Amino acid sequence: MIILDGKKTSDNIKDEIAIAVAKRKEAGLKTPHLAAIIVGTDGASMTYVNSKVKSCQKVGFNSTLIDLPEDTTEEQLLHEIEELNNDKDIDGFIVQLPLPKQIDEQKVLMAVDPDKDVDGFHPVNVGKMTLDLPSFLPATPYGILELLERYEVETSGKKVVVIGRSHIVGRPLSILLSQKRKVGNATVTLAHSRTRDLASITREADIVVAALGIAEFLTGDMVKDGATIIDVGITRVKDDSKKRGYRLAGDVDFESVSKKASFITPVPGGVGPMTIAMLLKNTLQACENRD
Ligand SMILES: Nc1nc(=O)c2c([nH]1)NC[C@@H]1CN(c3ccc(C(=O)N[C@@H](CCC(=O)O)C(=O)O)cc3)C=[N+]21
Repeated sequence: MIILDGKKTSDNIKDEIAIAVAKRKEAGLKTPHLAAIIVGTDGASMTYVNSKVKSCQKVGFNSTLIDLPEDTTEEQLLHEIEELNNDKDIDGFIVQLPLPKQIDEQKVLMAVDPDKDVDGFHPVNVGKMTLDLPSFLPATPYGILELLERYEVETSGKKVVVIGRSHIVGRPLSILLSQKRKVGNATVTLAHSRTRDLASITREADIVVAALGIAEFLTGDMVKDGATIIDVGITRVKDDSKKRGYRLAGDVDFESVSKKASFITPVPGGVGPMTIAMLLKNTLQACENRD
């Protein structure tokens, strides 16, 4: 059993990005600048946004964090987005999800300039991705492709089962893995909450991606021997023995699944860090696109 080490791989990618940024600076080119808008102070969201800012520092990007109160109106948020769209120094930005209920998420995502949409959530980028055109790939699916590539996990002709049809992970990943691309050419099944007899489907899979958001959902009896397992889940589970008062649980029951898997991502240290690395990669790309 081989651990797909997302922490180590993301560090390698960040090193590569840092070198590219240093070269840009030597050549007198612009320093990439990533901004993030966060509305409210949800604990988990704060953690991710803070680690994005830290990662920017690490690779030599400039970063801006726009922290808006929980009661921000949709109109105010759209105004902030417009400012970032028009700011010549900002190469890319993200609006951290989820948003408070008074704000229409779709409306917000559509307000982001597609050329600065380093999350790849704008319909223009989703459309381009779907049509195999160059676009910003959403960071989590992109990170999973990168991890599979760097560990040389074969996807071509393989049976992949993605569990979860979210717009930011399951749906785009199922599209990407089915495409004619280096990490792709798979036969993809997209399973979801209405899927019947899921275990009989996952047991046939060479690769299972658990992205449904239920802690320790996928168990050893649901996978075949030698399967590759990608765990996208990250749930805070109350645990008083930990100093933070919680532990992080994936969507995979690591204990039972790792006994059967040939490759498996851990939580933490798997897909999460890859997501951040690929967001940086998209931001570097956005910056290069404007040279
Ligand atoms: N517009 C937008 N874009 C996103 O990409 C986005 C978002 N909204 N909303 C929330 C989700 C979640 N997400 C994570 C990023 C990194 C880790 C990560 O690095 N996790 C560490 C552990 C971090 C911890 O200690 O909590 C790990 O898995 O090792 C996790 C989750 C990005 N998201």
